[in-house]
Amino acid sequence: MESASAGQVAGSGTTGSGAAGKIIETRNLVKSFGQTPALRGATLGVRAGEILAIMGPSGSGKSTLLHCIAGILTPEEGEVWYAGERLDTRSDDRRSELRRDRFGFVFQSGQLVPELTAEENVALPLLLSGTRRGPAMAAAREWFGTLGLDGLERRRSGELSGGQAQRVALARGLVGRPAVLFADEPTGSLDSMSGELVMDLLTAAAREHGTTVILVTHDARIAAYADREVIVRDGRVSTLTGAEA
Ligand SMILES: Nc1ncnc2c1ncn2[C@@H]1O[C@H](COP(=O)(O)OP(=O)(O)OP(=O)(O)O)[C@@H](O)[C@H]1O
Repeated sequence: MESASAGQVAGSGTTGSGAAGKIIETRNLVKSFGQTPALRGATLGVRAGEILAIMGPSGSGKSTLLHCIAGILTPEEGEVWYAGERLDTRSDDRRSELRRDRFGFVFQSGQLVPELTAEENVALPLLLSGTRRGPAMAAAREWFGTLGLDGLERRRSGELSGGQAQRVALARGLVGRPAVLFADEPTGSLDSMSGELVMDLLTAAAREHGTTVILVTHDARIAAYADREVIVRDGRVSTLTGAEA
């Protein structure tokens, strides 16, 4: 990997999910918040279709890394590549477009829009990317059976259990058939049984659709669902054996 440019490596995965190459590559990312360093040279490659768990102590830079990869934050130094395209130097508009069209997001609970029904919450990414209401709602409803949510389509988030709400959030993350699903502590507020159910559903859906998943978690039982784990410590990424990730 060291001898090839990030563009060449990332470019080998341009066809997206299922390709043998890396769909995502970060090189030496540096990012600070004021005086607080969050990333200090974070290098990571993710293969298309891989389910990757990012672990590490609190405050080590996991969420910052996830946000840099997803184009939500831009690093001060280093490079982010997605499917052969250098992302960190692209315009805000281009990064928003990728987030809307190619990426899905599932974050810790509490992120459903309370005024909307469960099915409207799931349809939201499609509505925002211009799909008409009818087809968007139909696509949203398909996920309810898959995720064991039948009958809850019209409920608002306040009328759902934590586990149900998190499955609705998962459906929302997957409804646009994203190439990459970013999940930051997706089971953070759930008891272990609900957390394992969400992970069973997440990994099954991702494998069925060839979705690449980047999952931040503190929980080793949740990380065990991934194909591979990396550790973030002091703003750098390593594997369990200490090698570069
Ligand atoms: N918006 C922000 N403003 C100021 N400091 C921030 C901000 N976001 C992160 N930091 C700091 O950057 C460092 C890395 O934070 P980050 O959230 O990436 O860590 P983390 O590993 O995801 O932590 P946790 O596991 O607790 O969620 C921490 O010192 C944190 O306090």
